[in-house]
Amino acid sequence: MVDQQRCASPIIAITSGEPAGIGPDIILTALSEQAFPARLVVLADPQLLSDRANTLGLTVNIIVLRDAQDTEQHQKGTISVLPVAMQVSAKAGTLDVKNAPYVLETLRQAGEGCLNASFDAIVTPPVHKGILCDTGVHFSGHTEFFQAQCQSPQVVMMLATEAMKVALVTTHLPLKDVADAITEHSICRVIRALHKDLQERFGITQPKILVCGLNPHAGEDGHLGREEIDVIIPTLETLRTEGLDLIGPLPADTLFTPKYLDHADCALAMYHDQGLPVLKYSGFGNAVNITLGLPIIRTSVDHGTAIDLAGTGQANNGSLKVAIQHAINMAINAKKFSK
Ligand SMILES: NC(=O)C1=CN([C@@H]2O[C@H](COP(=O)(O)OP(=O)(O)OC[C@H]3O[C@@H](n4cnc5c(N)ncnc54)[C@H](O)[C@@H]3O)[C@@H](O)[C@H]2O)C=CC1
Ligand SMILES: NCC(=O)COP(=O)(O)O
Repeated sequence: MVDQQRCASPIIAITSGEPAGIGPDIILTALSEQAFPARLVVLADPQLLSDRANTLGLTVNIIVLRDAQDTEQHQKGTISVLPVAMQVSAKAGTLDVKNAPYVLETLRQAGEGCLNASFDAIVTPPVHKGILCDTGVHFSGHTEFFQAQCQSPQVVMMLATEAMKVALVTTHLPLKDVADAITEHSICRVIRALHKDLQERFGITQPKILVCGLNPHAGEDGHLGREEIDVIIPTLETLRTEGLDLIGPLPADTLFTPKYLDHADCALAMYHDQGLPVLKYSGFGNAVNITLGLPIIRTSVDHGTAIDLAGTGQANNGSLKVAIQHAINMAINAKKFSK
């Protein structure tokens, strides 16, 4: 019976995130406060976790693993670690470019472990994109990192709270490049991937998706931009002929009101800062970031590295708890789906 329970329990990999940020803090506090119904494996330098636990005045039982399969069901206060060595010891609140390879290595191992079925899902506390880019690598986000590692043709960033789901057509793109990236091709691929994962990962039989326009007032009949008339409206028409339930394009400033949100499953924004401020205003600290379109499950927090709070004990771990629970639920659903 115990063995059966152990086998049924998903293995969730949790990366440490930026070691100078709040990633280690929220891992330590979340895993101390709550028992999660899964086997949790933290990919991190064990010294980082024990130093940060000391700084925070936390007593935790850190177990260093040789193999992810050796992990037991998570218990409050116990942290199972698959060791990844940092280049230099980390100081809470002080970024060090020397640890960028460590951060990338934790992500690489997490992705590889999911692809080879050692893990059932990945949860990623925040990384500092700037410090990773300072090493000369191009790193725009976990979303794009795992897309490249999994060789996925299309991924979709979606953030979700109990109240709403917001997905994005474009992710980490300078604003000046957004309009050119809104094409029939990109919209079709994003909406098809979103529709499929809302069905398969969230069990929504016929997802109703609200689609934002790009321009103010969705272009005001072409007087404030032509992307709606030239690209978005005809593309949505094409997708509707495939049976997709799409509303819009609606002006983004009216789409995000209860009149529309209460009767839909997801809002699709054209770019990062069109959709995410609304979601964060409504549920910062309780939202989960989910990458759709991957062959693996990846969830994350709704916030960044909060360098100013690292080691202070003031970091809110609510979003990490939600991200871990979502990863567990999705992993259990995926196992049922594959049977
Ligand atoms: N999933 C990821 O890896 C993400 C990484 N980032 C990265 O984080 C870095 C810093 O980004 P910022 O825009 O400064 O955003 P941030 O989220 O790190 O900080 C914004 C503000 O929110 C506060 N805050 C953030 N998380 C908090 C928490 N858990 N509890 C209490 N307060 C919290 C911070 O103290 C700060 O005042 C950037 O390099 C960015 O790329 C940002 C978002 C997601
Ligand atoms: N604002 C959310 C965000 O930028 C998260 O990016 P990613 O690292 O999950 O790709």
